Amino acid sequence: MAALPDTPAIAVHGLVKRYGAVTAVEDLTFSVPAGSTVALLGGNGAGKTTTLSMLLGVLEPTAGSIHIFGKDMLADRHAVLPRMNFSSPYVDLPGRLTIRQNLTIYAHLYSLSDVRGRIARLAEELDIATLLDRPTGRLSAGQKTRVALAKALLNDPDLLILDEPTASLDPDTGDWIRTYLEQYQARSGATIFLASHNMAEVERLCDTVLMMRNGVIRDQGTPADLLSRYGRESLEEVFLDIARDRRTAAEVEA
Ligand SMILES: Nc1ncnc2c1ncn2[C@@H]1O[C@H](COP(=O)(O)OP(=O)(O)OP(=O)(O)O)[C@@H](O)[C@H]1O
Repeated sequence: MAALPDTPAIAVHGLVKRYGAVTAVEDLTFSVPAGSTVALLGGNGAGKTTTLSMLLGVLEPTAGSIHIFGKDMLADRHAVLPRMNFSSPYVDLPGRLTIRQNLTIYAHLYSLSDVRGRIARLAEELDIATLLDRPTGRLSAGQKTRVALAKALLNDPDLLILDEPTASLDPDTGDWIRTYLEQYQARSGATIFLASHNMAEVERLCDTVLMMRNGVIRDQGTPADLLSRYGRESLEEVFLDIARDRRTAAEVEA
């Protein structure tokens, strides 16, 4: 049965992940409306990658539930995986294969028709057409990011999960990727859920920000809400307030 129009893209309830004695994620509850762009922010070790890995079904939660477009990810992930994709600078595609070979393998995994046409269109859009026959292991960071994004968009996902989409990119390439993502979201209506350390990126792209610390969501809201709640001019200052456990402007006045 198709999901209802107001079914959230992601609904997480009471999510916990423990690695032995380490609690990486503790009782997370949040939801991401379909068609929105939402950021998960937090310092190193806050639990972002662990959360993304559970959303993608590659890491089993210790407790809690995850629904993607209304489907139970833990019980029925094969029903939703075809509608999702992800990109991370920390997950490399096989380096000895050419970009074309890698993209072709992934296109077949998603049972796409017209694989050549799809790869050609994405290669054009992402400016990697001249690189397609190069080994994937011999690319610059910017080229690698564009290739990873092409892989992530092969199946035209309704939910795109991005781990630090512009990590280690120069400002010009980072801006190119952000513009591409903005335009992609506007034309496809896809939901984008991203983890980032780049506050300017989050202010520009995201409708809502989830601020995570020590495995817990400490605060959330639109970038404008958070700025006003903490009485700050930039999201970076809000991030530092939350990372250092400072109080909101209202709490300071009380
Ligand atoms: N496989 C693992 N075994 C044990 N502990 C782990 C494992 N993976 C992550 N952790 C721990 O879980 C916590 C959250 O880690 P996670 O990688 O999710 O954080 P993060 O927010 O993505 O950090 P960063 O911004 O540095 O990538 C950390 O304390 C980390 O040391």
